[in-house]
Amino acid sequence: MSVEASGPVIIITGTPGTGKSTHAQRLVEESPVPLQHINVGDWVKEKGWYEEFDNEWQSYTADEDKLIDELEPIVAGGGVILDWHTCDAFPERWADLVVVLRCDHSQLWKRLEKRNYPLKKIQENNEAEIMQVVLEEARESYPPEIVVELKSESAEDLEANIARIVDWIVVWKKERASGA
Ligand SMILES: Nc1ncnc2c1ncn2[C@@H]1O[C@H](COP(=O)(O)OP(=O)(O)O)[C@@H](O)[C@H]1O
Repeated sequence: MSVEASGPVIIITGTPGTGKSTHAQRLVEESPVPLQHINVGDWVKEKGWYEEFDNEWQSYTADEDKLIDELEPIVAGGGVILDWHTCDAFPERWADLVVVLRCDHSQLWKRLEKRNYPLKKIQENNEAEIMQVVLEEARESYPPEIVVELKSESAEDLEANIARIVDWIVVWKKERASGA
């Protein structure tokens, strides 16, 4: 992002149910710089940035061109967390940090069951987590030094992850202040 940005752009990604929104909400509360949490899936639905509703998968197919155009000016200002189950649609230049959350598949299955997802959608997501689809996608889309894989299976994991990301933001802020 530009040197004028007030805060970093952090992408939090991972299979649905791995804990993206939970992490993003905590970061908004604990970050030393103001961060706006953008739940991209919710925005797609609420703002109509989709091509269709896929009945089979019970999900909206995002209009990615529209999504990128609409998010561009917001992201340009910095200080945002982009929370989405995919990350390869975003331009590489947007991201300062890409966090990929991971979760054991049997635990993930239970989390998705609680959401009353159709069985097929639970199976598909579970398989994607086992095959580390989102992690591979992140590694293919961004430089390795900004992609971090974090386990999100317990409250301890959550605390450790938040502390680690906050530490990273502190360093980001110092580097910006010194013009590094
Ligand atoms: N590290 C964690 N340990 C235990 N439960 C978690 C953890 N992260 C998320 N959860 C739980 O898993 C469910 C899905 O989390 P959520 O943040 O909505 O996932 P996502 O945004 O990736 O779909 C929620 O019930 C949340 O409380």
